[in-house]
Amino acid sequence: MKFPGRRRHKHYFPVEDKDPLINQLGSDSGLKHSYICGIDQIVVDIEAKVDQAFLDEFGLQRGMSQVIESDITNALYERLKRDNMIDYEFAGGTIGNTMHNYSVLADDRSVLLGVMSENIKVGSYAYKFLCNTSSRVDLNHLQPVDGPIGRCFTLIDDSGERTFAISAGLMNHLRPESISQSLIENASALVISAYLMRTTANETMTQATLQAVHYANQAGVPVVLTLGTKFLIEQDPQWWAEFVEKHVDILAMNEEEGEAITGFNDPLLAADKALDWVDLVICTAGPRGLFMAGYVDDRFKRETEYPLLPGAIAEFNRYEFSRGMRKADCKNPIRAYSHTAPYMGGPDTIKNTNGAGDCALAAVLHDLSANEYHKLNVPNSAKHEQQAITYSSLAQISKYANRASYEVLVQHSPRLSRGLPEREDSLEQSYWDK
Ligand SMILES: Nc1ncnc2c1ncn2[C@@H]1O[C@H](COP(=O)(O)OP(=O)(O)OP(=O)(O)O)[C@@H](O)[C@H]1O
Ligand SMILES: O=c1[nH]cnc2c1ncn2[C@@H]1O[C@H](CO)[C@@H](O)[C@H]1O
Repeated sequence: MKFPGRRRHKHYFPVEDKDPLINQLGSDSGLKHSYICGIDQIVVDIEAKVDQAFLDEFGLQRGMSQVIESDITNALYERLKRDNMIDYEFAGGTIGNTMHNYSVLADDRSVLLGVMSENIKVGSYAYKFLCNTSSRVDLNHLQPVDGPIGRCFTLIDDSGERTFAISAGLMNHLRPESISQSLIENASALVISAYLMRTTANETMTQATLQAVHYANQAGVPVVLTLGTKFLIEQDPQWWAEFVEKHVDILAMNEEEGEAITGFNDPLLAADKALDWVDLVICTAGPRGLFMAGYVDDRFKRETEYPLLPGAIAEFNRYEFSRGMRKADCKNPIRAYSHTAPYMGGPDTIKNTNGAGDCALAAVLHDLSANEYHKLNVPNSAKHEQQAITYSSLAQISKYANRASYEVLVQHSPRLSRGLPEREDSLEQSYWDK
């Protein structure tokens, strides 16, 4: 496990200290390991640049993720091939991307649950998925199926807006009995997306997901839900709000999804509303950066050293130096919020925004699992007198998440090809110092 974010202060994890006890944590031998577990519809992204006329030709709604039938799939694929329009074919899936990026950032194990074709030909989509996934992502628990995985046509227009057309294949055929109870119970977190609830009558993915959520809820393993797309939530916001309140501990969304589920278009107010239901909220806001909201017990709250920010909640970032806690673990829970602008104001040229949010979530998961890892290996550390769910403060985590998203914006794929540098150059360091 690499420790998260850029650490400049001693009170963070002193990985470079010569202390022999602490050094045990540097060498991996004899340490207990934690992992996170995610479920996804296993898909390969097929990316192409298109215009509105192209979307109209295939009856696709701009900006949506929609499932398409086989006749549309075939016509779409033929057309993309004929006109030589395919830019990239790369492993995708919102949770697949998140697990991959988590494993790259943390240099540690994650487990991906879903389906995989049992017979794989070199060069097939299943083959591509496996080749483009970090070796730190444990794929041994995938359920074999007799047929293809899914394909996600990722159609990008001039404004950078993405339209997803999903050809499902057998991606939704994960069965509840394929979910190992002990695997879920021993995970540091179970990560799911709203897409997993979009299934038809003979598809079992939704039941499998609910089974996993049930195991996690029973065992007190945090359930992390990412909302995927606003269109899915808008169909029944009430159902989603109830599901989140009953079963979810950590909610990740962008501002549009935040509005769909809470009714608030201000990301801070949306995050605040979601805090009625969950313990920790991450709300990404594109060029406006990222908001986080969480709970801290009054006696553990820490005041920010940054300027207090105006907003719909006055001076909302006052306690952003606090580590997040479960509300139920707080005697006197208070709400802490943080906002961080994009790393370096965002790159000069954005190559791709696809998956920037997934990568922010991967960084947050890294921080959560680092806390579990530290707790497992140094249980009597003063750090754990506070029963926190995060390793770092909300302010530090959101910087780290923005830093990780930046890396996706400057490359072509939603999946990181390498971890973050151990040391940033001097210009970048000012971001961490602020
Ligand atoms: N145009 C931009 N300029 C600067 N930073 C950006 C821009 N777009 C995204 N980012 C960075 O990426 C992070 C996540 O972006 P965004 O809110 O677009 O995620 P998202 O819509 O959930 O993405 P996805 O669903 O593709 O994963 C932001 O918090 C910000 O740090
Ligand atoms: O229905 C879906 N299920 C799973 N993943 C999806 C779906 N639609 C889009 N994406 C995934 O979202 C990622 C960017 O956030 C893309 O890589 C795409 O594969």
